[in-house]
Amino acid sequence: MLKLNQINKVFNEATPDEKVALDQINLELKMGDFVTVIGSNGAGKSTMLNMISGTLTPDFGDIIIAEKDVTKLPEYKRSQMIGRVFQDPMAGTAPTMTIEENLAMAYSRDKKRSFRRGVDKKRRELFRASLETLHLNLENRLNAKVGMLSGGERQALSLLMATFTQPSILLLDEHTAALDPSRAELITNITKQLVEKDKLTTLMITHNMQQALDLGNRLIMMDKGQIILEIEAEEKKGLTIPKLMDEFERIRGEKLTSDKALLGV
Ligand SMILES: Nc1ncnc2c1ncn2[C@@H]1O[C@H](COP(=O)(O)OP(=O)(O)OP(=O)(O)O)[C@@H](O)[C@H]1O
Repeated sequence: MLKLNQINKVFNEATPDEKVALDQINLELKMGDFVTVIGSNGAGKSTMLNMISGTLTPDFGDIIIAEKDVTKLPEYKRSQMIGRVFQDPMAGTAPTMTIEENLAMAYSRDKKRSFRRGVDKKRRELFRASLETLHLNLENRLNAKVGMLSGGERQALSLLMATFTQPSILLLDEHTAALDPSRAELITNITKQLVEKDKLTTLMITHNMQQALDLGNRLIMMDKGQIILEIEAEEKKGLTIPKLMDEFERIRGEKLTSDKALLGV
C-alpha cells in the first residue's frame, strides 16, 4: 500500500545549518498495517510523514502509494489518498463552520463529489450515524460551530473527517499529545475503532511509549534520520519498554537512563 524507497532529505544543504533529516529511508506497509513510530526529537518522524503527504519533496528516492508513484505529485493531488490528523486539535477542522459543514467538506474530498454547504437528508443521516460511533453526542449538535467544541471533541471530529473517505494511508502525527490523559485515552480508543472498522493502513507518531506498544501490528524506531529498528507482528506482542530501551542501546551503543530520551519528551 505504501513504499518508501531510499528517501533522502537534507535541509539547508551546504550551509552551516545543514541537517540530514532523512537518510535513505526504506519502508513498506502492506494493506491494513498499523505502524507506530517512535524516536527522539529531530529523528525525522514528521519529515517522513510530510514526504508521504507531499508537504515536502525528497531530494531523491521514490514514494509509492497504492501502486502509484506519487513522488512528483503535489500535496493537493494526493489529498484523496491521504487522511492526516495533527497534534493541534485546531488544525484539522474549520472553526467558523458547523459540524455538518465540516463533515460535508471531508465527504467531498473525494473529487467525484463537489462540496456543497447544503446537505440532503440522506447525507445528514450518514453524518449522524458516523458521529454516533464516537459516543460524544455530536450527532445531536450538527449545527454547532466547531470552534465551540472542546479540544478532545474537535480531535475526534478531525479523526472522523480524516477517515471518512477511507484513505489509502492514514497519517497520525502525535494526535493525542495535546490532550489531557482522559481525552487522550478517548481519542486513542476512537483511533483503534476507526482504523479497525475500515482496516486502514496507518502510520502513527507517538511520544507515548505505552500507546506505541498497545496500538498497531508493527512498530518502528527512528533516530538521526534513519529507521533503526522495525518490530513485526508477533514480536510486537511481547514487547516491553525495557526491551525497547535495550534494543536502542544495542543498536546505538548508547546507554539510556530513561525512556524519555528514546521518545524525545
Ligand atoms: N523546514 C525545515 N527546515 C530546516 N530544518 C528542518 C525543517 N524541518 C525539519 N527540520 C529539521 O530536520 C530534523 C528532523 O525534524 P522532524 O520534525 O522530522 O523530527 P521529529 O522526529 O518529528 O521530531 P519531534 O519529535 O521533535 O517532532 C530536525 O533536526 C529539524 O530541526
